[in-house]
Amino acid sequence: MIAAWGVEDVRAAEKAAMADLPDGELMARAAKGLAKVLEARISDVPEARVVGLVGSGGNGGDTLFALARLARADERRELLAGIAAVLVSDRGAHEAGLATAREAGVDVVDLSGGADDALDAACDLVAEADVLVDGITGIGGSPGWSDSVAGRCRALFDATDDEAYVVAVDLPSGADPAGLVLDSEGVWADETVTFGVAKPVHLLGTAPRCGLLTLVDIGLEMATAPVAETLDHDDVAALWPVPGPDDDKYSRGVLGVVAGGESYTGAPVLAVTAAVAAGAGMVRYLGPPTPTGLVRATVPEAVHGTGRVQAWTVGPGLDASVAEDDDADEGDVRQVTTAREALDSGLPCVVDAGALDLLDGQRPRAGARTLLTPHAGELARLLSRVEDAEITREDVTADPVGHARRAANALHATVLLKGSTTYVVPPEVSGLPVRVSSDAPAWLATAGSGDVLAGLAGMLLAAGLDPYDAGGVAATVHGLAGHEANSGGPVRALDVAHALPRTITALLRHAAS
Ligand SMILES: NC(=O)C1=CN([C@@H]2O[C@H](COP(=O)(O)OP(=O)(O)OC[C@H]3O[C@@H](n4cnc5c(N)ncnc54)[C@H](O)[C@@H]3O)[C@@H](O)[C@H]2O)[C@@H](O)CC1
Ligand SMILES: Nc1ncnc2c1ncn2[C@@H]1O[C@H](COP(=O)(O)OP(=O)(O)O)[C@@H](O)[C@H]1O
Ligand SMILES: [K+]
Repeated sequence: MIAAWGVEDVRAAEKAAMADLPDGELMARAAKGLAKVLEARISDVPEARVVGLVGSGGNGGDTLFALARLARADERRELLAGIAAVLVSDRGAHEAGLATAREAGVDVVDLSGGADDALDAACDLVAEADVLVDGITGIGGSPGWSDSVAGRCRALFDATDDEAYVVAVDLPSGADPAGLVLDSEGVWADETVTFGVAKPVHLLGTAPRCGLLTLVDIGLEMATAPVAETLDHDDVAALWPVPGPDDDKYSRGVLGVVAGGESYTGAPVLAVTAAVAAGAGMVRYLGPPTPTGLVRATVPEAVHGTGRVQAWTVGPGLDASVAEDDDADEGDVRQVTTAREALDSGLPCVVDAGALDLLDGQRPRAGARTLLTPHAGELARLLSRVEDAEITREDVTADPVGHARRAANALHATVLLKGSTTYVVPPEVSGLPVRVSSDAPAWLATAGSGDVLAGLAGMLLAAGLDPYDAGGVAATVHGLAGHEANSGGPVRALDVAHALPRTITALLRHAAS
């Protein structure tokens, strides 16, 4: 599990640690860890050139102390061709860090005051750099470049060689430390070396700009709960419902699927296939004749018609608008009624696609376990209805966690918001961290892959997981199955469903070894 704490909590933990440590010890630990990573990254680069971009705060301090360590370590070996620091801020740089770097022989170019020749010299340096260390802002930074440094920073990053390895100190400068503002100008790093614990910027929608995440232990003890977390393979394996000798198909969980209609016939096949492939005790399909015929033909393990179920997946390929259409097919209209009955039941429910259009608020039975699985457009539509306001898809993508949280609070449900980063957001009152998966291949952006996810998540609810765990596990396993189906190339949704058994077996074997 990688967990991330908010900036205020990190600062409080740093303060508590500093109270028991000599002055400067925490920054010394950070700089030592950073220097070790830098040494490892340049170990096979002959005559490497390392350039640090240094802001006015603690982030620049870390960078200066780390460059000083590198310079001192190289005094005898003389393997490096140059170590330089570019001070980008008009407010100077961390005093002790700068003095230490100068003493150790680090070349310093100071851009404060804005002289053009200094900027030209700095651009020449970064153009030659094999490793660029981004120490402009850390957790004290606001998203984007502040006006006073924007021109310099743009010029420096424009001059950077594409081949240079960019190491961000604590976080990529310009990225929102809270991970909420996604489109701010700033650094995209190959690697981010962070200190103590991860911060939201490393896990939320800003994660792609952090590159590889490396954590340096500086001895922080966190007294609060994390705000975000990413499940690793062992976490998923530990949560996966593995049957025991006393289990039968009913105790493993019967999933009811209300999906599709006379026009949308593929979604039920995909959702039912996924639930069966993921190991449901039994899957019961409810639907009109054409999709029923297709499910019978393609998934012989499924049963049909009403009967016992322990959880529902409702909505893939469901067209809720037929209820208002006098010319609609009778079977399709009945399917909407069946979907409403599932939503009105007190049973755990994955509410996907068309079934989201049937919700205006909380499900009628208080306490019914509910996992909503919208993409950004569906969440915008749902929230617009629930809040009686105009909320667009763009609003949701600009602040995915905030919007998912509002829906979770209003509907007393966990919201799994789909996209290149998938967020599982429980209602605020739970106090649980947002779960984030961002490792899925972009090839999963293909019609029907959401239907597979809905079947998979429903199977987990039927097996007894709560919506929060079912959502987190389903999102991670879905992404892994996307890789497993065809690593590095196109995948069709049905192949993702068929890859589930192999994916789950690999997870369980890895955890057992
Ligand atoms: N406090 C501590 O005990 C420790 C702090 N550490 C380092 O210190 C960092 C935090 O230091 P600070 O609180 O000084 O803050 P930062 O170093 O993150 O940055 C603050 C400075 O950047 C400038 N700034 C803010 N937003 C900007 C923007 N958008 N564009 C350009 N400049 C901007 C501000 O003028 C301010 O002076 C951490 O991220 C970490 O790297 C580590 O050494 C670990 C220990
Ligand atoms: N760029 C992307 N990278 C990784 N996964 C993605 C990306 N875009 C979408 N996905 C995933 O693909 C699935 C698409 O689901 P959805 O939009 O409901 O499609 P459909 O309704 O056609 O099945 C979701 O699980 C989503 O998280
Ligand atoms: K940084």
